[in-house]
Amino acid sequence: MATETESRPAGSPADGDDVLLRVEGVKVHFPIKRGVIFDKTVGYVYAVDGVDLAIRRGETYGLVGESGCGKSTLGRAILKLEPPTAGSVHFDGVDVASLQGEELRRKRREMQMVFQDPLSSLDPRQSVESLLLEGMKAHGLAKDQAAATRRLRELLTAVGLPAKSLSKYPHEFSGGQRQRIGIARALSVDPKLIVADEPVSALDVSVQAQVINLLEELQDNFGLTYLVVAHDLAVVKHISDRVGVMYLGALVEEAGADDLYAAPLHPYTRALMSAVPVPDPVIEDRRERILLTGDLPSPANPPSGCRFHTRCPWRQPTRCDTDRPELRTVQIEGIPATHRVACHYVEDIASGAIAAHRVSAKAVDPTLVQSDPSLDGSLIGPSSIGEATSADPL
Ligand SMILES: Nc1ncnc2c1ncn2[C@@H]1O[C@H](COP(=O)(O)OP(=O)(O)OP(=O)(O)O)[C@@H](O)[C@H]1O
Repeated sequence: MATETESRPAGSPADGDDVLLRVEGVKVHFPIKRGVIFDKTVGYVYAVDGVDLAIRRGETYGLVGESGCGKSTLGRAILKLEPPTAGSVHFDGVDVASLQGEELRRKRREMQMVFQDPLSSLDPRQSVESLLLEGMKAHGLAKDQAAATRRLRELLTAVGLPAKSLSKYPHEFSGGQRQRIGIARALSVDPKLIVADEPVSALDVSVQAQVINLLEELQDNFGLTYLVVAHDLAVVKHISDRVGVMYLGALVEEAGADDLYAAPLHPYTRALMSAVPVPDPVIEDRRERILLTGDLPSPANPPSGCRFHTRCPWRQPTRCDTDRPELRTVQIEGIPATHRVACHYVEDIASGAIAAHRVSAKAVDPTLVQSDPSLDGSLIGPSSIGEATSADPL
């Protein structure tokens, strides 16, 4: 995680960087089955549909996007809990897909997951001691009883719980404490990578910061690398060195956290950020909001071309409807070359050469998002980066 005193590179890893995780072209398509015995595949849910990303050792990568965009599925595919339909995942130089049986089990020890809801991920019939020992035993890390007991106490201290917690059961703890147990369980097998799937979204706001701070502290103490999946932009901003924004199974923007929040460039990211309320009522009144029309399309029937074109206020005829844009480095003055965006027209949108279409706040049919003067609309998106930054509420 980036701190003010220590800053890590904001861009994608370059040759020679110490990359712990490299994901290339990963797709996860779930078959939709029909028939009396569900024997016919009638289509697919394109949950993850071509994701490339790389995470350096010790880095925190935040993955953000609306519910259903495929964040969790991507996290699970990285750990091979969900076998990818296509693409590759290299962890510490090893192709995870090539691993089977014992080899896969040993590699899995190094990649652990922290879940959103600690109560449902912790067996209520097991004491904390038993929960923490389970993984250690499975990986042969609890053969020496005295050393294992010592390790359990160290783990509890590391996550800020008293040693007497060992004999207690999950229901005896608060939500924040239970998440600490979930984190201790992930740590118990000495992982290198932790995939944290919405690690604080089930917690009270007052407790969220404590758990986020704990994750940061543990990263420094144990040299961990994080992939943090979250829909909360503020959480992701706080914790991440770099951020990837997902929409309908693919990354639409990726940049260093500070760069992304200072100048969100993809129309979807701009809309997401403009939707976050600002505590200052004066700024809140004045700032521009980009309202998206239409619902999130179904990942079982994603739009052609740019997946976002059905909701995009800057949609241009034909190309956006037919050509899928690649995640590419943008050519905009003042924007670092490490900032990547999947939009054909990002430069023109940033310069104001293409203005946002006027759309009615009532327009729900995404095909209505056109430059139609008869649509007397209340919303216009910002037409330059300067304006967009005024919408940075975080
Ligand atoms: N096992 C599965 N079988 C079929 N479809 C699935 C399965 N798991 C997830 N999906 C679908 O894949 C899409 C992506 O789901 P995923 O949970 O990865 O999204 P998400 O961005 O993590 O959302 P959330 O924040 O709500 O968990 C959704 O449409 C979901 O319904």
